[in-house]
Amino acid sequence: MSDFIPRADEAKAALAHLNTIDLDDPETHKDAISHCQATITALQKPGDLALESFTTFTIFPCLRTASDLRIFERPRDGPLTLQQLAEQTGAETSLLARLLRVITGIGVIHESGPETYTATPTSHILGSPAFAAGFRMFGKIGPNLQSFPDYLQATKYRNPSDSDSSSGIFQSCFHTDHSFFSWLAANPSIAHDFNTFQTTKRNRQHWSESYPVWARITEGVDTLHSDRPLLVDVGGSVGHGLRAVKAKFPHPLQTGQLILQDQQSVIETIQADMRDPMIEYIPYDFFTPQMVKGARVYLLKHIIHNWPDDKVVSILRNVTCGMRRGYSKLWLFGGIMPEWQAPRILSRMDIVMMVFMAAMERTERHITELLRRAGLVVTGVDIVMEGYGVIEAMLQVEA
Ligand SMILES: C[S@@+](CC[C@H](N)C(=O)[O-])C[C@H]1O[C@@H](n2cnc3c(N)ncnc32)[C@H](O)[C@@H]1O
Repeated sequence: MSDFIPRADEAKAALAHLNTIDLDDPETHKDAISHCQATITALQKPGDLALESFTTFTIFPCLRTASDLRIFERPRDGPLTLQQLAEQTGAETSLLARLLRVITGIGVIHESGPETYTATPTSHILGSPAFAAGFRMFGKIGPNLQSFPDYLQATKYRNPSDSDSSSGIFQSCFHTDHSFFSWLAANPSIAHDFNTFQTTKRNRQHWSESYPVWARITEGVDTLHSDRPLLVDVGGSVGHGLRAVKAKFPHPLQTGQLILQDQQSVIETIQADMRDPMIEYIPYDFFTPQMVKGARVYLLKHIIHNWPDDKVVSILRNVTCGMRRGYSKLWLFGGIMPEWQAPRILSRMDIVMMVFMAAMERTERHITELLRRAGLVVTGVDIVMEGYGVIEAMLQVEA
């Protein structure tokens, strides 16, 4: 006889609470999910949950194989049978069935009948070229990434904070003397996939859809100087993000008002047909003082989570070299780790940052402290999607 005793009271309480939540309200969406998850956890047999957690390592390789076979794209025009998928991919039916059991089990593709598969909104996203690049990239580097427990054991479980030395976490896991970004530059096909993966938009929405870009630029200033840069996207990759932000400006700008900066090796990959004539593309190392002076906004999107604290302070201090006191703003877009109940995506990305760059996702309190060390003060915080937002800062007023 099973010794399983469901935590029925907990499940009932979570369900009762769920009934009080307006499922159409985006504000309470997170609450609804957490109560659904609490219900499942309370009802699931503890041993089953233990084994299920343990076997999560099988999920990514199945997804990656499905991506290689372009399975996410195929049921776009209607359900496909196992036989049809086998004919389209050239894979053996018995193998496909095994992979698809794992994939339908996490809800990415819907099993609409025996051996029949229907697309879902998530499979459409995973079938995009940007995610295909992400699967290729993480497929190549995943095994190294997974070797971090050995490093943590060897370093007596210290929080990694060294992104450069030959004994750092990345260097140990990847058997290299390079730091992550120089390793990437030395591996152009992985770098290409990395840059392509950066163009993914969470839920197909660019962050600037939920952030009042123009209002935040214009508020608190009488005149915007048209002879000064308006926005500098520091570490802006191939410029996909800046082009999306540009669409938020109500009137055409002058050449030189929008600037994209990234490493020389990244700027060089931007082909002529990918360049926007209104954007200036400048190779720049953010460990050197900012050379574009007096812009209204310096945007650092998904940058600081790539670096340990001291490096972040150095990047921020370099931005301040360009900032004009009382006029320039710094926008840090990225994860803002809540003090409790962290979203799963953010806590998992935090581990990726730890291995790649001895870096981390940080709380607002932690980021505020790093800004303070660089002579900046927080002037606004906007959460634009669960776990992610913009922290705005300006130069501290001189005493
Ligand atoms: C995680 S990506 C973020 C890209 C982009 N901001 C976005 O959100 O899609 C980090 C970026 O920092 C750039 N980067 C790394 N080291 C840099 C450096 N020393 N100077 C300038 N850019 C750098 C990388 O090339 C990459 O484009």
